[in-house]
Amino acid sequence: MLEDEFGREVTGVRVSLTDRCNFDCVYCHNEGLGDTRGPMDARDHEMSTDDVIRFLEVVEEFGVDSVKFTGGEPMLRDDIEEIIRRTPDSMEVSMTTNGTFLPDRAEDLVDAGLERVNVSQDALDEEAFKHVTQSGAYDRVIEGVKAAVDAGLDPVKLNMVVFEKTAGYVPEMVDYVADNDGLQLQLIEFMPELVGKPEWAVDIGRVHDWLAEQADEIEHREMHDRRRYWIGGDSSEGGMVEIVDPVGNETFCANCHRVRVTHEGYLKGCLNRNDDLRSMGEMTKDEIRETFREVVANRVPYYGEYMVEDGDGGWEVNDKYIEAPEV
Ligand SMILES: Nc1nc2c(ncn2[C@@H]2O[C@H](COP(=O)(O)OP(=O)(O)OP(=O)(O)O)[C@@H](O)[C@H]2O)c(=O)[nH]1
Ligand SMILES: C[S@@+](CC[C@H](N)C(=O)[O-])C[C@H]1O[C@@H](n2cnc3c(N)ncnc32)[C@H](O)[C@@H]1O
Ligand code: SF4
Ligand code: SF4
Repeated sequence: MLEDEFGREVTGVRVSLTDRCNFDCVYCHNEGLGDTRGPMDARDHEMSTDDVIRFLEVVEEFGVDSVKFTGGEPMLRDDIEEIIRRTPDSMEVSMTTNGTFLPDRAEDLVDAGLERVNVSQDALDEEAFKHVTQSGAYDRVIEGVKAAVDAGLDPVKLNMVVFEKTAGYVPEMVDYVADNDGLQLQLIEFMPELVGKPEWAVDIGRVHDWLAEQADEIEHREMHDRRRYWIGGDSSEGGMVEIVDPVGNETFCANCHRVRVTHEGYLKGCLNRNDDLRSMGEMTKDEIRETFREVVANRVPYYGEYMVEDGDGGWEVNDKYIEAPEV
């Protein structure tokens, strides 16, 4: 297993399969890669099915045992079922999706080997959902979540970004997962670093406090040292709510064990960094091995080394990571 300079073993990879998306969420960081808008058709610069599989076979050699497929919207790839089917058996496979394509394809995904899924759902209110995602597909997403549960994906986690426009919907989302078997909730702190709008942020500490008051059980997940709250019963029967709170959180980064891959086949050591993108070239196994070693060796202990607060609540790139202009 590869370990970075700060003692973090790399155990997982997150593969962005496309930067295309059928939604246009107002907050979208697109896994650190900018805008998702644009044509919906498959595009040449995306990694091919074979490239993705070759990459996974190489990182398996290094002991990586889990892969998350994400995007953009990963289900816009027609080959997602094939990719999952050909993923090395030793890896736990999950996917993060906006859910709109699950009604027709959840069973195929399970047949292909998908074990669990995260579906983004920011509210139980159609109007609020429409406003945040800039899409009218609320019914499809609700249907998609049901299809995922019915197909046997376990757990189905709902991803809710907590910010000014959604914070009021947190209590009913918590009740919803507590009342529905098979569902869990991830409350994701709004990350303004790459998208701006620091004024949208809400104090995630207050959400922790509110959950702690009513939780029957609280546990710490090793990954990112995230806290999990069990509501309406203990861990054997209650609903699980996890808080994902990376903003300005050194402990979160100190427990970060994964490396990212962009849809174009670049390795990326941190969601919030774009100065360290490394091409895997023609994606031969040797090139992949070498680039993977380099990107792990180049990781920062905490993204705040790279992005610093600008004094107005926003974030900017630390001067030392901005290359001096050539003279
Ligand atoms: N800064 C940062 N944010 C992360 C990281 N992992 C997850 N997040 C945030 O949480 C969002 C949802 O993550 P998901 O891809 O659904 O899954 P996850 O929570 O990482 O993983 P699982 O719970 O294992 O499924 C991401 O898009 C980010 O906004 C991370 O390593 N760093
Ligand atoms: C970029 S999307 C890609 C996968 C898929 N399209 C989806 O929405 O689930 C992955 C996750 O990132 C979250 N996300 C996007 N922008 C964010 C931001 N600025 N802060 C926090 N989470 C964000 C989304 O809510 C979603 O759960
Ligand atoms: S559905 Fe996912 S990728 Fe698409 S805009 Fe929303 S958060 Fe971004
Ligand atoms: S180092 Fe920190 S900000 Fe970067 S990907 Fe890991 S947890 Fe996220």
